[in-house]
Amino acid sequence: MEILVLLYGALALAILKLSFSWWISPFKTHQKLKTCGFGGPPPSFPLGNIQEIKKKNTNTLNSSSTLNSSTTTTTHDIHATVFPYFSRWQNSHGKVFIYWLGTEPFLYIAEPEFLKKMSSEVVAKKWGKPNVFKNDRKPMFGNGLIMVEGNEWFHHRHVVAPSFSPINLKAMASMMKESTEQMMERWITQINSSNREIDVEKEIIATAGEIIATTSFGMKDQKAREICEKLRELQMILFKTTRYVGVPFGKWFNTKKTLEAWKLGKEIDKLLLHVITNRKDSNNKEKDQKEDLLGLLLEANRKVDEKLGKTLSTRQLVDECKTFFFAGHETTALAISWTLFLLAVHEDWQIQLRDEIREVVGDNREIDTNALSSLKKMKWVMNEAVRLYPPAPNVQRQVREDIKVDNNFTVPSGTNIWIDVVGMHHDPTLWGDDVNEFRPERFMDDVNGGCNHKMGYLPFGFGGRMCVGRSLSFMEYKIVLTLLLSRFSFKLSPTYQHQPSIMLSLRPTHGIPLIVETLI
Ligand code: HEM
Repeated sequence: MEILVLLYGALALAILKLSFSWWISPFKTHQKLKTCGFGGPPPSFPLGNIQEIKKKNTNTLNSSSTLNSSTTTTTHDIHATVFPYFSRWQNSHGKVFIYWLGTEPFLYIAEPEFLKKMSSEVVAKKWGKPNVFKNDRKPMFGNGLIMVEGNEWFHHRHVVAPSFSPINLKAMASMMKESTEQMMERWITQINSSNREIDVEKEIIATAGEIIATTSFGMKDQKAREICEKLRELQMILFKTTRYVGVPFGKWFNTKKTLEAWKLGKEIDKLLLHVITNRKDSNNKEKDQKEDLLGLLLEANRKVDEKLGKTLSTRQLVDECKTFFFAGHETTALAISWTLFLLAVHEDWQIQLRDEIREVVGDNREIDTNALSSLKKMKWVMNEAVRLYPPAPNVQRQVREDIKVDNNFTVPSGTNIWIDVVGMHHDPTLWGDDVNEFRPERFMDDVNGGCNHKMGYLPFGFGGRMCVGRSLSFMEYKIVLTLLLSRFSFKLSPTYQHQPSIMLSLRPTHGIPLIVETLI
């Protein structure tokens, strides 16, 4: 009898707890947001607005033939293609509204002035990351820098950031050059066998994976390859399968994939643990630090230990290494791949960049990293490429303390925030009528590309949580592009289909097949 009472009691408690987190708490947040005047598409329980989000996208962009012609003005207009639901909801609810992922309400923001007013009230360590994503992406990022919060975030950032200083990054230039040259050798062999069509996205993602494995863990051996392959497999499982994030018991709708993701996460942790422990042992013995990110991280961690009496544990270092891989390789690879696509369509810019490279770098086979900063036009092109095709298409936050906006209303603690970077980068009210044209010169005299609001251009996020690896990606971008443009010319292949889509990052659904020729 007593056991039955205990069982019923436990059951009642569990039901109470679940109703609180799935219903009462989100409902209260929603009510508070509604009283502030925010509208949004009506949700249904328990899916929220997921059904509309999952509706098949019928919006296809222009074909390659149109892209090759002079009428390129509308072809980069991708918002309604990659986020059709946000585009529809914007039409009926404006640029700030509420939508639901399962039982989790999100405040959607594509209005930079609202974002500025809201974020000016919050210091970086007071921002959270949506719990629903932290749980879902745990096998991928663990408690690495992207996901940690509060004082713990401050501590991680303090240890990690110095590893990305330009002086430390210089040592990595040769690793980047070596991997790129190997890729170029493969291309030359392929071109010589009369096959000039190369899917540059596939190739560059693989090379960037190798670069990040070498620059992060200093490994070019079988172990590095194994880690990269497992990490990529994990990404496929998490972002290519139909999933119900935010829906109660959603992860069990596809039990097989959930278990596979957990298993892969554990295997990657084990491999990285082995690498880190070995490195720590060899550092103790040899006193020679390697100049890769792990070496720098271990060194910084030791220094912080002396200064603050606090270090990152080996477990935390594993999560940081995983974070570097995921946050670092695909984003940079996509920035390069989308650039090659844009240069293939806008050949005049290909010529301009090649001229600039000749002027700045000359025939020097050893790239001088100091000279890279003189590649001004290349920087405009990169800025424009990540404006039109931002590899990180959104930025997310969770409010950890009530935020007063304009002394007018309050965004309550617990609110999930979804910032639509693609939406803002393609908004004519911010950029003017030429918003969807490729015009790198808009960045000539203005780091914000002439955007009429400084928070309308956010390829690397904003505030204290802005991307820690951006200097690394600028360097990699310039090295890879310099090598490629010095050796090859690029044209769009007739097989190219313009269909950007979201798979965590903004990717070309059908790759980027280009016709590649060697330059004489
Ligand atoms: C073109 C390349 C890249 C793009 C577009 C990009 C974009 C972003 C964005 C949008 C954020 C979120 C910022 C925010 O929440 O405000 C971010 C954060 C981050 N990125 Fe990058 N990233 C790139 C390259 C890299 C590289 C190469 C690394 C490291 C190897 C890296 C590591 C990180 C980390 C660790 C964070 C979390 C920072 C924090 O929360 O303190 N990223 N990145």
